Amino acid sequence: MTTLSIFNQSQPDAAHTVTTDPQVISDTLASQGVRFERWPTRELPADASQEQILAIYAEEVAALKRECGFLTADVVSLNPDNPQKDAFRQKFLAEHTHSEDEVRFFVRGQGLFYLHFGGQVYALMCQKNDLISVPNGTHHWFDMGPEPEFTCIRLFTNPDGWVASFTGEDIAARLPRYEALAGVAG
Ligand SMILES: CSCCC(=O)/C(O)=C/O
Ligand SMILES: [Fe+2]
Ligand code: NI
Repeated sequence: MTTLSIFNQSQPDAAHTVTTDPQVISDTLASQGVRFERWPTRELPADASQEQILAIYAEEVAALKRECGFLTADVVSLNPDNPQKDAFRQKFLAEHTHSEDEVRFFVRGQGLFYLHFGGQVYALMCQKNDLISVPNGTHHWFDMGPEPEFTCIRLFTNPDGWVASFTGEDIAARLPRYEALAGVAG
């Protein structure tokens, strides 16, 4: 179940608010300029390539490009048997920003986004069907967990794709990781 846990950055051990209500999640995040929506998904072949996935979701990708000005899209897909899963997990674990809006559409599995602003950290355990935006310049990080299982479509205005600027803050190390919050999400 999609779950939003909100932490005060000065008390990072325990969330002060937890909700699984999609409308509350959407309203809470919208008040911070973050888009959260639930979009329909389709069946994917187990061994679908990036090209096949982008073809299956061509309509959605085209709509997001039209609406938001994105130029390119790619797919990140991880399974627990990936020999590089630890390196992939590490890649997104430190707080960073992008100089463009980050839009991610989960078409399989789950993953945990942390958004950091206003002295709070919003930890959103995203599930299949979830579309989330992380506005340009927002401090954030992502935890796919030790046994990653997800497929996510990513949209970019930067033709180079994923480019991150790391903040150097240690906030990500002070928040509970995926293992702790996956239990909360159920
Ligand atoms: C969920 S897709 C991989 C993570 C990613 O692209 C990103 O920018 C995380 O902050
Ligand atoms: Fe990011
Ligand atoms: Ni920060």
